This record gives sequence, structure tokens and C-alpha cells, in this order.
Amino acid sequence: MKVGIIGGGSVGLLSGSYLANDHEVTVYVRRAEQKTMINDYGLVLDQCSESIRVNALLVNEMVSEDLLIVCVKQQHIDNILPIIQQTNYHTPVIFLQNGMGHIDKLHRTGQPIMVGTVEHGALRRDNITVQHTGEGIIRLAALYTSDSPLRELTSKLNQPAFPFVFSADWKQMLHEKLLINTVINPLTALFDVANGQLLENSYLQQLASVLCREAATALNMDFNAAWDSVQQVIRNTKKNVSSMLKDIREDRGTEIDSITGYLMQISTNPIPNTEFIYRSIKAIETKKGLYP
Ligand SMILES: NC(=O)C1=CN([C@@H]2O[C@H](COP(=O)(O)OP(=O)(O)OC[C@H]3O[C@@H](n4cnc5c(N)ncnc54)[C@H](OP(=O)(O)O)[C@@H]3O)[C@@H](O)[C@H]2O)C=CC1
Ligand SMILES: CC(C)(CO)C(=O)C(=O)O
Repeated sequence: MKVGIIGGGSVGLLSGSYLANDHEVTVYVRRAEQKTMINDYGLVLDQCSESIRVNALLVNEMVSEDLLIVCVKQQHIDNILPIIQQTNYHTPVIFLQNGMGHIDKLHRTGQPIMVGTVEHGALRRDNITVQHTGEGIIRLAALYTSDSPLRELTSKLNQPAFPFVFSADWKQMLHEKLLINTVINPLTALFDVANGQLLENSYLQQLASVLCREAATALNMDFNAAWDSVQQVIRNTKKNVSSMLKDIREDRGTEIDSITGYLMQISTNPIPNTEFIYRSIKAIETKKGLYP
């Protein structure tokens, strides 16, 4: 398949590196410098000695693709949607963002849409190099559309070294990931720690457990099962710098509104610790001058 990946960041470069094994990959970027480097040198996946040949184009140079995979952050989705709307009406589009902020916007696109959750850890080192910091899977589910062609698409993407799995229920899939992100992302960002510290430091573990309980209540999930899965992800990604901590370290806005903010919107019970954490991240963003 001709696969277009929009966004040459951590998840975009990681996905491009693996999908290039079986598909003709083009990475759509917004900086001419990154386009030139990818076309000249290919992608470098930390554990491989040879570079991986893929094409790169600027996002406004989009050509016809069999599939588009959107790997920008929540805060950049609004810039990408008009570009997608101009592409072939039949081209399926996969959105891989954490959080739920994008969901209500996606009905505006006419194409068949899938949403996905990334359970890998990925860290872009430079314009062409990405480190696979935690091995996981990508789950995909169809949104507002019939399942079967997209189920087949998922199996075309699947490969042993980089698995894709189809989920029947997009909301449950996103909510399960949301719960994990409401616990891990803001705490690691506030305390400037790698994911593993949330179990190694007993005070952080208590905070994580309290946030997990509030999120499980808000999302109608069983606390024990939720806490087990949060701990499992922390162990699997213990050396990972969460995407929210990366944003804070690099003085960029975070995805807090689409993650914790969304949970506060839908919760019918008070979730005071979650609200405290939300305001704490907003306070850091404000201190850094990220709002006008
Ligand atoms: N990294 C991880 O381990 C994980 C990430 N995720 C989720 O995946 C999503 C992507 O995260 P991640 O890859 O880490 O983010 P990054 O910040 O590493 O990458 C985002 C990329 O989007 C590019 N971009 C932004 N706007 C545009 C635009 N208009 N046109 C083209 N490209 C654009 C940025 O370009 P530029 O380089 O020029 O800034 C950047 O390369 C997020 O929702 C995140 O929460 C989920 C699980 C794990
Ligand atoms: C699973 C986790 C927490 C891995 O770091 C993630 O999704 C992120 O960093 O955004």
C-alpha cells in the first residue's frame, strides 16, 4: 500500500520505520529541513544499523495515498483536518492521538476514519532518528463507519515486529488508554520523572493510585482492573519520558485539555485530585508563557 504518515515526530518516524518493511511510505512534514534530511538520509531506527528508505514531502504537497496515518499532537489536529478534507474521499484515515479532544472534530472529514491507541514508547532524537523506547502494540477501531474493510486494513498493517490489533469498540478502547494517560502523563510531567518512578517512589505511587481511582469512577471502570493495567504500562515503559513531560521540557503546550480536561467534562462525580493536577499543569504552561 501507499501509506502517508502526517507528522514526522516520535510516533510518525517510529511507524514509518516499521511500515516501510511492507509498504511504500511517505512522511508528510511541515519543515523543509526535515523533508530534505529524510529524502537524503532515510530514517534511522535506533536498533538498526542501516537507514530505512522512505519518501518525504511537505504537508501541503500531498499526493494520492491508499491510507493516511495522522501522527501530530491534539493541538495540531485543526491544522491537518482541512488538508485531509481535500484528499480522496475514499482514502481511509487513521488518527493516533492520545486523549479524546479530536473525536468530535472527525465527523467533518468525509473519509472512512479509524482511531487508534499507541502502546509503544517512541522518542525522536533528531529529524530522522527515532528510538523505540517501549515495545507495545497499536490498537485500531472504526469510527462512525462499517467495520469490515477497516478490519482488513488493520491486518495489512500488522507485522510481528510492529503489531496492529483491531478493536470492535472505539470508545472503550480510547477510554482504557485515556485512563492510563490521565494517571501517567500529568504526574510524570509535574514531577519531571520517567514513567517507572510512579511505582518506585511510594509517594508518587499513592498519587497515581488516587488519580486512577477517580478516573475509573468517571469512566465507569473497575478500579482494580484499571490499576493493574496502569501498573503494567508503567512497568513496560519504565524508562520512557511521557509525551506530556517531553512537551513541558521543550516548552510546548501539552495535551492536558484532551486528556484530564476531557475526564473533568464527562465526570458526574467530584474528582478533586484530578482537578488539582489539571490546574497544576495549566499553571506550568501559563508560567512558561504558552498562552497569550
Ligand atoms: N511518543 C510516544 O511515546 C507516544 C505518543 N503518543 C501520542 O501520539 C501523538 C503524537 O505524539 P508524538 O509523536 O510523541 O509527538 P511529537 O511532538 O514527537 O510529533 C508531532 C509531530 O507533528 C508535527 N506537526 C505538527 N503540526 C504539523 C503540521 N501542520 N503539518 C505536519 N506536521 C506537523 C511536528 O512537526 P515539527 O517536528 O516540525 O514540530 C512533529 O514532528 C500524540 O497524541 C501523543 O500523545 C501516544 C503514545 C506514546
Ligand atoms: C503510555 C504512555 C504513558 C507512554 O509514555 C503514553 O501514552 C505517553 O507518553 O503519552
